[in-house]
Amino acid sequence: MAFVEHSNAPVEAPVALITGITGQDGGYLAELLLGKGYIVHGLARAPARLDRARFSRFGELRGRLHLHVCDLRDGDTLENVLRVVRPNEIYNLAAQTHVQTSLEDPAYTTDVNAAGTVRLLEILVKLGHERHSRFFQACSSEIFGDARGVPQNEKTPLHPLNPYAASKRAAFEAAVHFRNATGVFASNGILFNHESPYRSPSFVTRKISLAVAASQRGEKTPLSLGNLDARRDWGHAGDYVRAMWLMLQREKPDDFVLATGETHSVREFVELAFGVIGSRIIWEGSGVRERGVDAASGQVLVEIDPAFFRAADAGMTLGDASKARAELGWRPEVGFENLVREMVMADIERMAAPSEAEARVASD
Ligand SMILES: Nc1nc2c(ncn2[C@@H]2O[C@H](COP(=O)(O)OP(=O)(O)O[C@H]3O[C@H](CO)[C@@H](O)[C@H](O)[C@@H]3O)[C@@H](O)[C@H]2O)c(=O)[nH]1
Repeated sequence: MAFVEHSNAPVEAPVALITGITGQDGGYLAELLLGKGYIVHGLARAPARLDRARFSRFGELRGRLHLHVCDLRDGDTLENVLRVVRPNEIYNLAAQTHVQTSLEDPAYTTDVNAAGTVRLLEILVKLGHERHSRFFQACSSEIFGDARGVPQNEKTPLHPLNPYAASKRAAFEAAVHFRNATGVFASNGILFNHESPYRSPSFVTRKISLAVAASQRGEKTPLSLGNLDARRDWGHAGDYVRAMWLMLQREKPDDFVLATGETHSVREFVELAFGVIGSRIIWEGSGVRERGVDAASGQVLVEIDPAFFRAADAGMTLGDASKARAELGWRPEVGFENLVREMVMADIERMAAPSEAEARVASD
């Protein structure tokens, strides 16, 4: 692949295909690749949702960003797109990403996440692109199950606890199989939770940042949450897409854990997030009667709703990304406190300028 990062006249712009381009990671990755001079093709189920304003710093884009309507369950369309686009790099980010939804609809989750990955890899081989296209598969720390205090790395046994995790395990193993059996350059990123102001509100971090911003504007309805003591290794999505790109620039394909190496509870996230607007939380009661109360006013800011507890959930995740640090030279740049602050401040800004807010909200 001819690629010169700072050249005025790249010989030939590299071409990337991102599945799930309208999601949080798809947006960050498209931004990164466009900034590096790539031509970017994106697959989306509903391309109108792509936030083009986000790419405004690339001027007119001059034909460098292309969208295709395509579901990972639609093999014919996938094949047509791959045949025409002939990407140098494929980033498979499209997925049914919600653990709770996977418990309600395991077949759909498996079809998109597991069979969708196999479909893409099979087409790649069928088209004879295995020497031309490098393949990144977005896997998840969910494949490990509960960390139980022990950092999880590439050698950790897989122990998926829910259909989402099982589907990501299957996708992981499909990438390894195609790499070994067909010689495709296929690499798995085992991604721990990664958040940003573009996170969908159905995930706990964005749910919290939105509630804090609403509270700052006078909203009195308490934020309802499930397990406050669940712990996650939370990083910033911008850092994680950088690692995805680095993985495809290596000489050989391989699998990497991407994580911060820190774990924090939902409770800590809540406390820090309300702290951004100057509220200090005092916890009262226990179990489903526990409440988070504003220390100054006595107003109830957080309550527990058993509906948000999950039947099968990893109580804790904690990643060990030392291999990525050693071999990719990657380390996350945004720490936990700055992540929380950025998310809360972004939602405060959006609520102050709602029209812009609508344009900038992405979902995955
Ligand atoms: N969503 C949600 N989660 C809650 C809530 N209250 C507590 N939680 C807890 O907060 C934790 C994080 O939940 P999510 O933000 O929904 O993320 P996740 O299940 O950890 O999954 C995310 O990270 C994985 C690893 O990177 C991803 O693979 C997955 O797609 C998703 O992005 C879980 O333990 C969940 O039980 C709530 O009201 N809503």
